[in-house]
Amino acid sequence: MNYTLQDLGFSPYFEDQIKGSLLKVGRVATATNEQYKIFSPDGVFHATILGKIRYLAEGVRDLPCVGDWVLYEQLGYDDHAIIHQILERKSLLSRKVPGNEQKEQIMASNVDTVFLVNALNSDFNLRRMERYLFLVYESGATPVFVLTKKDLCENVNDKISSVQSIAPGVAVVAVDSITGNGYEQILPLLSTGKTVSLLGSSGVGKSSMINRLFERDIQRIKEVRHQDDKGKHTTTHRELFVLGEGRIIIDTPGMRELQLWGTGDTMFDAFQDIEEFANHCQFTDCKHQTEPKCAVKQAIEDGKLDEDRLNSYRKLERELIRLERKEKFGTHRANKLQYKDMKKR
Ligand SMILES: Nc1nc2c(ncn2[C@@H]2O[C@H](COP(=O)(O)OP(=O)(O)OP(=O)(O)O)[C@@H](O)[C@H]2O)c(=O)[nH]1
Ligand SMILES: [Zn+2]
Repeated sequence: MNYTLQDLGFSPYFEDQIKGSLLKVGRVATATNEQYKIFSPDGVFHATILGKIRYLAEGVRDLPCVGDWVLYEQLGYDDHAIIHQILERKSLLSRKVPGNEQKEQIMASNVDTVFLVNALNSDFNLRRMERYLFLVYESGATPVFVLTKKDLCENVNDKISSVQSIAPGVAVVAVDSITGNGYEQILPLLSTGKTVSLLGSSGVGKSSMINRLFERDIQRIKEVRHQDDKGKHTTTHRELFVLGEGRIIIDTPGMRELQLWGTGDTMFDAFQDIEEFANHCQFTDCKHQTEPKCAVKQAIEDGKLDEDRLNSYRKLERELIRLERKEKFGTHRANKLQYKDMKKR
């Protein structure tokens, strides 16, 4: 199967980086144990990386991941290739590996829009949504909340408002994947040349959404899904799908828990309301605990801010501080600043 670079989501941002190179350019569709599948206008290649890249890699960020644009060399005439360079990323979605280890796990790169999928049933949880939202802000991608199972909820508008209150300026869409109700609001978000990724806990309805959105192309997606012991189809690894007309989707396995990774540079985006109240505290380093004239505590008293939200903010801050102790602060921060600059462009 041959795709054009446009089918794969190529853009001037990447084009500028390959000027003068004699190597070929392609996009990483899967990445497992340092074996990569690359899509390019010349076909599908199975690749490994140049020893130098692996040798110089200081962490997972320095290795290719799903969504990356890479420069590669075809080996002989078959479908084997070797990756020489990872092009600078436009965005990078990552989290902490589950468990106690302070290690980063990359989910996908060069994602334009992340659908944060949450179900409108008893599983509805604003605190979890805050965490997902923070992760998207840190990545440099644009978040969109998709609330699924609309048909199972009696107060959809209240739920939408509550999500809007924790995510000012973020699009919130409610859908019913059984009938397709609400999808007219999602389709315009899937524009040409845009890479979309779906994030959400297992069972929230990501597969059903993909089925709805890409009915024609779904067979290919189903093939990489495996049945778990309950006979249910589940996604087992990350994969990039090219759905034609420049639509690309990166499917990720459902997550049991979301542990954060990041520098906190985007805390302002994710908790704009708290940060704005905090600007009015008497002390610039106010911890909003026992300090006098604390505007944040005042906002809680006045009912303008939810105390749970402040607790969530604190918890997140603590997690990030814990990470930073282990992290090589300099390089990580420098990378993040680079993504931040990207966002402004
Ligand atoms: N009533 C209703 N049920 C839904 C809706 N969307 C999904 N479901 C059901 O919810 C269950 C889980 O949906 P999936 O699409 O498999 O969830 P998933 O997020 O892909 O789960 P993983 O593959 O484990 O990550 C299925 O039984 C779906 O039929 C919806 O909008 N309304
Ligand atoms: Zn304060």
